Amino acid sequence: MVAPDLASAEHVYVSIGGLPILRDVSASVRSGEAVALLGGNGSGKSTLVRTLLGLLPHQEGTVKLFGEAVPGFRDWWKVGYVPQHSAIAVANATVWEIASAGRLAHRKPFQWLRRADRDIVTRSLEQVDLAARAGWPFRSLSGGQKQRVLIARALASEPELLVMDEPLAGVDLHSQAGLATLLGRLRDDGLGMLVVLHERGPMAEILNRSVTLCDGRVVDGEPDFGSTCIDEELESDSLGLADPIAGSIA
Ligand SMILES: Nc1ncnc2c1ncn2[C@@H]1O[C@H](COP(=O)(O)OP(=O)(O)OP(=O)(O)O)[C@@H](O)[C@H]1O
Repeated sequence: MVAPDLASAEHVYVSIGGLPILRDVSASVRSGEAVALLGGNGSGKSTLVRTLLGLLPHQEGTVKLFGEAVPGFRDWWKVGYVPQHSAIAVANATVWEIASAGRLAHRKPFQWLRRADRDIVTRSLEQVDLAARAGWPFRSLSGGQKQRVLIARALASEPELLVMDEPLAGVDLHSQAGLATLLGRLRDDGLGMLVVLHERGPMAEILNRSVTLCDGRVVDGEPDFGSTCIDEELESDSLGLADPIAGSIA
């Protein structure tokens, strides 16, 4: 039996300020599957992720998480978001403090973490092999270690889907291989993953599929960083033909 989609976009159109950004984009992720979202700068990867996470409205098409239309989706703990480590600037927070933030979605308001929550945070740090560094300041870690802490933070919410924004960015080659191995293990444990990447690189071995974006559309094959992505369809758009979201406002 085919596993149900954890996240899916079907024929999605997104425009921002009247400017079409995503056009007829479809993509999906299932349990135990690692899907890469590939594309050059400005191709629409972040916009698709933000749309899937309900942070941006879409004008056409369907966006679902765990089978539920995103505007009504509530079980956000099921989705672990892993930003780039360079996006996290904290002065003195420890590895433990960062990772334990992953339990916030499970915690009752104004309550300390319970013993069971703390055990889950410890287990998450063990999964990324950083339990021994729990008391270290986050800022003192290497790029690869920081990225593993952010993965631990996501794991602490016990998610079923990980959405990752270029997890290998700013990480040295040796650590990239280690991160890819870690993510492969998590995938084999049944997690679904949507991984934003500029190129497959060391992740190639663990990826099941990829979706390549070019100027906001899904295209076949690898990202072509030298190309301006102008194809016949786009040229027909520039003539004012068949653009279903022309003029719409996000
Ligand atoms: N808030 C916004 N207002 C106007 N344009 C935007 C906005 N957000 C994104 N865009 C435009 O949408 C297009 C896609 O941007 P997006 O950030 O999704 O690309 P990306 O593939 O994630 O790029 P990168 O790899 O550089 O992060 C770009 O042309 C960008 O300028």
